[in-house]
Amino acid sequence: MLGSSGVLRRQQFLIRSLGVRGCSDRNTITNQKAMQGIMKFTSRPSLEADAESVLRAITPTLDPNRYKGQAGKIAVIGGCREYTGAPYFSAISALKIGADLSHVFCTKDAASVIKSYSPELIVHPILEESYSVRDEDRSFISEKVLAEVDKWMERFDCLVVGPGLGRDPFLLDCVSNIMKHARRSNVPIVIDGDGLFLVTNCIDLVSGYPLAVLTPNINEYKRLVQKVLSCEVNDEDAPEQVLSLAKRIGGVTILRKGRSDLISDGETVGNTSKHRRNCWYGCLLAGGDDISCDTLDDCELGSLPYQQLLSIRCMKLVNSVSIYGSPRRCGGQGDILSGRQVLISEFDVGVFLSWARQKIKDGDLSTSSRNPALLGCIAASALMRKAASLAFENKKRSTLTTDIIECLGRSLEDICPVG
Ligand SMILES: NC(=O)C1=CN([C@@H]2O[C@H](COP(=O)(O)OP(=O)(O)OC[C@H]3O[C@@H](n4cnc5c(N)ncnc54)[C@H](OP(=O)(O)O)[C@@H]3O)[C@@H](O)[C@H]2O)[C@@H](O)CC1
Ligand SMILES: Nc1ncnc2c1ncn2[C@@H]1O[C@H](COP(=O)(O)OP(=O)(O)OP(=O)(O)O)[C@@H](O)[C@H]1O
Ligand SMILES: [Mg+2]
Repeated sequence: MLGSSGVLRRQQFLIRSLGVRGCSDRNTITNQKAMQGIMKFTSRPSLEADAESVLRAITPTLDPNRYKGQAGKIAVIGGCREYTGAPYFSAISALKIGADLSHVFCTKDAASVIKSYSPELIVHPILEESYSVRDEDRSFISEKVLAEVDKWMERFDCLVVGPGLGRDPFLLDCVSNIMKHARRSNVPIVIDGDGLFLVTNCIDLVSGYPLAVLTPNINEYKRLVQKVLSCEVNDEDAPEQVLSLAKRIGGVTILRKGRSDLISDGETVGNTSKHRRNCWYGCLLAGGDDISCDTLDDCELGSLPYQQLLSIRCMKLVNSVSIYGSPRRCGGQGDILSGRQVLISEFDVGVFLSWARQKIKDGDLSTSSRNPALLGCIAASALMRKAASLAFENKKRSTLTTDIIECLGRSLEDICPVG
């Protein structure tokens, strides 16, 4: 907890800073707001993202002039002998929230099973595991796998790598090559499940790539922290640790799944633009209300003592999503997410990320963050949790991932109605 005398000293310092400059009525009002804002902020720093607004901002309208593909073409790289559910959850969730086309690249064994779950998915049986490849054929097969994915690569708005991928070394080697190609083509990549196993052991695959999103669960997060930060998971300073991890990997976005989902792209006050810093402090000082940048410039808020604010452990640039979800922890919920980003479990993140990217390109997005990966994570997390809560309301202890998937459409409709 914050030492109250230190906090008070800082509050007084900030108010004095404003008071010296404040002479117009407008500034007096701003100062009162500032006081309220600081009180609110220092007593209960809130990281909670306004996730529903983000969802509304990035979800495209259903426009009759659009053609197939414009609402998103997603590919899931995953599915092997053991796991056929995870890639299916991820890929079908993308379609259920509004993507137009959903592909799955998996092993031959998994392909017919995944196709039998749904005729909506386009399934490519191209991956191979070591047991089915002779040593002398490895380099030829590896090139063939890459060529098969590569001919589609430019068409995809996002790749979701890892749901049900397994850990076969030859297969993971082929997937590394696919990721390198995706990166060269600037295709966003959401990494989940065994994709995180791969990346944790080869962090260069994503480091410095701002279009990479990692969606670790509790085990995956632990392995990442140990490998990248060389320490143990620290739950007391969880936001700071997520931020450090994202920063250390070089600006990737991390969605740490858990009781509250924590999301960061590693951005701190120090490396944001002056414009964004001003917006951020404006919101802070106004207790969460929005203040236009013109007003901020008038008040010279740009010269406020940032370090003072940082020293009260302001972690506003880490977002949390704590919307009530479900107490059921059945397997597969993470896969939904990754698809939506990829279902913040895996699929939903992918779709929302590509929608946010399109809106930013069109100059049609009015959120404080311009990072599509971050926005995609917030949206996917919120939708996943809302759908899980709805499914649990109906099915209670027997809630399964397929029930949650059935609630995705209604949950999105509640927040973002079609017409
Ligand atoms: N219906 C489906 O098809 C579903 C499929 N799913 C898919 O399953 C895959 C793993 O995802 P998960 O969430 O179980 O991984 P996670 O929490 O790290 O591990 C839990 C424990 O298991 C162990 N372990 C795992 N793999 C291992 C291996 N190859 N060999 C040995 N140990 C292994 C692991 O041990 P550790 O690695 O910590 O030593 C830990 O103790 C992933 O592809 C996911 O998408 C899920 O999405 C659920 C629905
Ligand atoms: N304790 C919790 N309370 C509420 N929601 C949670 C909790 N833990 C995780 N979730 C939510 O459940 C979803 C899946 O997270 P989880 O940690 O189960 O992923 P996962 O282990 O990767 O799942 P999967 O079985 O698909 O691999 C996320 O959207 C997350 O927000
Ligand atoms: Mg998972």
